[in-house]
Amino acid sequence: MEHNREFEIDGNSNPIQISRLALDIGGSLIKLVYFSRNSGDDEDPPKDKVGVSNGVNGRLHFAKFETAKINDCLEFISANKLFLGGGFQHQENCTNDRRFIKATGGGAYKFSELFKEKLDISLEKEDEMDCLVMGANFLLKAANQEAFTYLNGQKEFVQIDHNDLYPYLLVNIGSGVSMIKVDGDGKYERVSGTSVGGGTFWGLGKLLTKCQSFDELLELSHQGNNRAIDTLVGDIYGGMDYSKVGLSSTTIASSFGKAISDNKELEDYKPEDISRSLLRMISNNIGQISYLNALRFGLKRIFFGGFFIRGHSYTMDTIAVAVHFWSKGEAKAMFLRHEGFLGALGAFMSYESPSLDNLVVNQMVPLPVNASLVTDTNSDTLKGDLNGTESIQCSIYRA
Ligand SMILES: Nc1ncnc2c1ncn2[C@@H]1O[C@H](COP(=O)(O)OP(=O)(O)O)[C@@H](O)[C@H]1O
Ligand SMILES: CC(C)(COP(=O)(O)O)[C@@H](O)C(=O)NCCC(=O)O
Repeated sequence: MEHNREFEIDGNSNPIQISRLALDIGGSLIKLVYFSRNSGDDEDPPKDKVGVSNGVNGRLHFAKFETAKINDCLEFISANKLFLGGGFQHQENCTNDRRFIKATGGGAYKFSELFKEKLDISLEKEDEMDCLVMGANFLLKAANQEAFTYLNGQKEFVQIDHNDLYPYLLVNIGSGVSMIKVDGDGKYERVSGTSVGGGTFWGLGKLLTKCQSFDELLELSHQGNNRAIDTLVGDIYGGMDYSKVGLSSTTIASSFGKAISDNKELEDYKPEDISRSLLRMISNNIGQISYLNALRFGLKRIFFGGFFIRGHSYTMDTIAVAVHFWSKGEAKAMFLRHEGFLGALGAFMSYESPSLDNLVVNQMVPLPVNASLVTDTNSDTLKGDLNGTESIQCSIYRA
């Protein structure tokens, strides 16, 4: 991570015009979404024959920082003047001498003073669940190729019928996990949650493997074999299935079960096996709880978001298999391409003027942003996944 340098965006040293920035400051990561108008666009949005504005073309940018490195995020915002609100709407974020940006997540409360002190910005707080739902609904309706299933290593995009989107279960796997039954725009109920989430994988994984980064831990899991540490049904049943209740010999009977029976110390286990068992245990558990909640409310579609997923094949496969297995194929696990940015997008949409009901995503073209952010070294993430340093072409139309 480079400090003390002017960040350049889109490889252009001229400052780009940012008209809107929103933040989601979570327990682990800070997510930023901001809009930049295309260079060469007029100051005022083009108008059609009857003088109605046709909108402004530009890009929605996505970036993320570790919450523990919030100072890097502040520097990024400051260096790129992301809060100025020039371009599309003059000074839209600067009212009555008060600069504000929309922010959601617990950090919007926790770091409110820090933003005021360091950047003289007030954080206008938006509710986290409102934002998650707003972001998810927007993406499912507006973005092409947003939701996909993942089974047997195959990713398949799902066509969303706008008239048949609700109800669905939104499972956001961040530091912790929230499960939200969504019935419409702004109509939802947080029906469950679990503290065994992304923070658990990263936290326990760090303690048990000494990995220094989340990506390293995820990378390790590729090479691991969970059988070295998990007790399988076959380990208990002398290599046989327990077929009477439908358990095959290869089903995990007890995650990390071998760690007690082997009389071994932590050092005797390979970090890659630990990482794999941990990832599987947590993903499986979330998949199962999600299914049970879907069952509670008769929901067939479950959308998974949050940065725990990271477009990682083993994670998605485990969750999808768990949902498929427990629901006997009745319920479907779907993943979102903008997985970790739902809350930040929701906060972005909550600016009142101009209405972002008219934000139109034109293309899903990832474009690298030359800013030094959280590094994404995980080679297993899906190609074309929006992992935090990309942007998409879109237009904002005035309401
Ligand atoms: N670079 C990273 N650093 C830390 N955690 C990461 C990283 N990438 C993915 N993660 C995972 O994502 C989780 C955070 O997901 P996120 O949706 O941003 O939630 P939160 O809002 O709680 O920060 C972490 O707990 C971890 O499991
Ligand atoms: C408290 C939270 C909403 C915060 O969101 P996060 O920063 O984890 O994305 C989330 O961590 C959560 O839902 N935890 C699970 C709490 C529970 O239902 O037991």
